[in-house]
Amino acid sequence: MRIDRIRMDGMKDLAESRRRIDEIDARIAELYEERLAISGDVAEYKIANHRPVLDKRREEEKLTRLEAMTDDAFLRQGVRELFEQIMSVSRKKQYRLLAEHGMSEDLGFYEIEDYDFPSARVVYQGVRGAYSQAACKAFFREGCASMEPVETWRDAMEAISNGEADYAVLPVENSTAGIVTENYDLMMEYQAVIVGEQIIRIDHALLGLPGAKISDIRRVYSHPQALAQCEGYLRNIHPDFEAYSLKNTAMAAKKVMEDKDPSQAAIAGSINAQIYGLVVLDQAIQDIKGNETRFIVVSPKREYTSGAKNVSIAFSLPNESGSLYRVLSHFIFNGLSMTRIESRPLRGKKWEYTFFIDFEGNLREEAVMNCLQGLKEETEEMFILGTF
Ligand SMILES: O=C(O)C(=O)C[C@]1(C(=O)O)C=C[C@@H](O)C=C1
Repeated sequence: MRIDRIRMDGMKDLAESRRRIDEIDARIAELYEERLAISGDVAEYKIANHRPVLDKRREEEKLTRLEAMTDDAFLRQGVRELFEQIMSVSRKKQYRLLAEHGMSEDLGFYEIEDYDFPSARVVYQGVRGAYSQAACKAFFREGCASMEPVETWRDAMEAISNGEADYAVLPVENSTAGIVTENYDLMMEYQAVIVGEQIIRIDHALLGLPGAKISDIRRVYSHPQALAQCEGYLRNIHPDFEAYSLKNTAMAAKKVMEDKDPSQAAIAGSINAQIYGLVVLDQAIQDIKGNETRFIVVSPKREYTSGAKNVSIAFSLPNESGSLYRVLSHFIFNGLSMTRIESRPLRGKKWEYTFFIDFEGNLREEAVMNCLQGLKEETEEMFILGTF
């Protein structure tokens, strides 16, 4: 009986507390609306006087002043967080007003009807038969003017930046091994623009000379990465094979063809069988099935088409608590869906990073413009890597 009464009292208290909270919230909402309207006036002033939206000093002064209004450590932290949020939304409103006045920063990209792929000169790293060539063929399936191999990824970037080629195709991520860090770094160095991407299934095959049987094989050649991806197959099914590393998988196929020794085999994509006159002795021998690599197609031109559905950006942030959290709020606030986030150490700056983010959208969309405007002002440096 007593316990019941206590609970009843408690319930009464809860209802009363909630009524009071509702009252306070209504006042906060009203004041918030009033505050946001004044923020609009500030934006008008800033637009007229070409002042940036973000004023870090003003925000920090305000937060310090508000914190000083209480001695309670918990309250101080709460007040800081609350007003950080209030000012963050205030900035987002100002970015919108800027865009409405056509004052958003020029992103330096121009829209074109379509890419002229049929007359494109394309380069990829490796030799004929490399997975990069398979990616080129899949992406430019309607055809292109030329498709030439170059020795290194840097050579591919050089070729597009000095005008020898129009597009370079580079691997950026493997579903088993993760990102190809070097190509992220090259993207930043050359400021190349992504115009498309192509995912290629990486199935390794065991290739031998025509007439050779698996039981003849003693030596296998391949790229170390491919040998590693087939490590279980080699260890468990063919423990008697001796494995040798070469510079790439297509080169391994070429060697087997040239040496004409039926005890040699290559581990490479099955496309190499046709290219080098070999036969497929065994298919999909990698340990992890469904192994895929994502390639990007890059150009030196800052173009995009109206059909683009993804935006790829990179930015750096100061090594400060909450800096990434604040930047990500622009995606959430503008209802944009992020599909990828990666980070790379910033060269020469210990513990500072460049972040790479892909999200769904097109540069013409208002939500995308508002988000990018915020990022441009609130990151140290922001680059649009492409929209495709
Ligand atoms: O005082 C300004 O300059 C404003 O734009 C207002 C405001 C705020 O909402 O308090 C918003 C953005 C600035 O970074 C600083 C403060």
